[in-house]
Amino acid sequence: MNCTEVLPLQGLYVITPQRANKAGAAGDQAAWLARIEAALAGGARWLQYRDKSPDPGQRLADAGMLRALTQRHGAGLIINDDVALAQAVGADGVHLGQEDGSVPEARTLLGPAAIIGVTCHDRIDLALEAAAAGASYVAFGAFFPSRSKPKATLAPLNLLSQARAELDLPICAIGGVNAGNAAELKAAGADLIAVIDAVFTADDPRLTATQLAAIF
Ligand SMILES: Cc1ncc(COP(=O)(O)OP(=O)(O)O)c(N)n1
Ligand SMILES: Cc1nc(C(=O)O)sc1CCOP(=O)(O)O
Ligand SMILES: [Mg+2]
Repeated sequence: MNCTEVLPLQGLYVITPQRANKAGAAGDQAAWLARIEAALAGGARWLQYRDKSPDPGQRLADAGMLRALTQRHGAGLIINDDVALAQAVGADGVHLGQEDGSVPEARTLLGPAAIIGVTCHDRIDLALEAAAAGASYVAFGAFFPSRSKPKATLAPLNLLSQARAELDLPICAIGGVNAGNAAELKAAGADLIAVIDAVFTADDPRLTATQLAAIF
């Protein structure tokens, strides 16, 4: 199943947390998958597979499992950084940072219906450029200090309203997003909130995902 035709770019977008054991021991992988499944069961509409490990076999296996999991939950799957992996597992799309390759090249490989997201940090000019290149959504952040990416550039909240006024694309807010601050991001213009820590370090990822999803 490919979700891009039917699933709006809106709501809770969870990004996979790092696994406890990068070697991918079976127990760690099962626990990791269980937490991701809980987030999907709680109402996350989009999942991004983000893994910086250099092991292509592990990445292919992970992404394949997440493809099956997202299909079971009616959620979309986006692959971070890696267009070839997105193609290999039939993901719904890819997320590209400013150094991760070009939108037109990704579009050529993945096709017209693919979701291509682009990181724009705190810069509206990058978002306008991404839109002109054919991006499907733009991501701004970090709106709050992030434990997952402590060195991320901080972005002001009013960037979201500016982007809403200047762009005709779904807008994703990322960085330190939690159940206490997500409503202000939505009110400022975010369509999607991308979250790692608040969901995956929660005692109950499903409950936290439910709370975040309810804001949208
Ligand atoms: C939804 C979303 N927004 C921003 C990012 C960050 O992408 P990038 O700048 O390429 O950094 P890495 O995630 O690759 O470390 C993202 N992944 N997802
Ligand atoms: C992957 C990523 N990119 C960011 C950016 O600002 O571009 S912030 C970030 C980490 C988001 O995780 P958390 O919800 O734990 O803060
Ligand atoms: Mg990247």
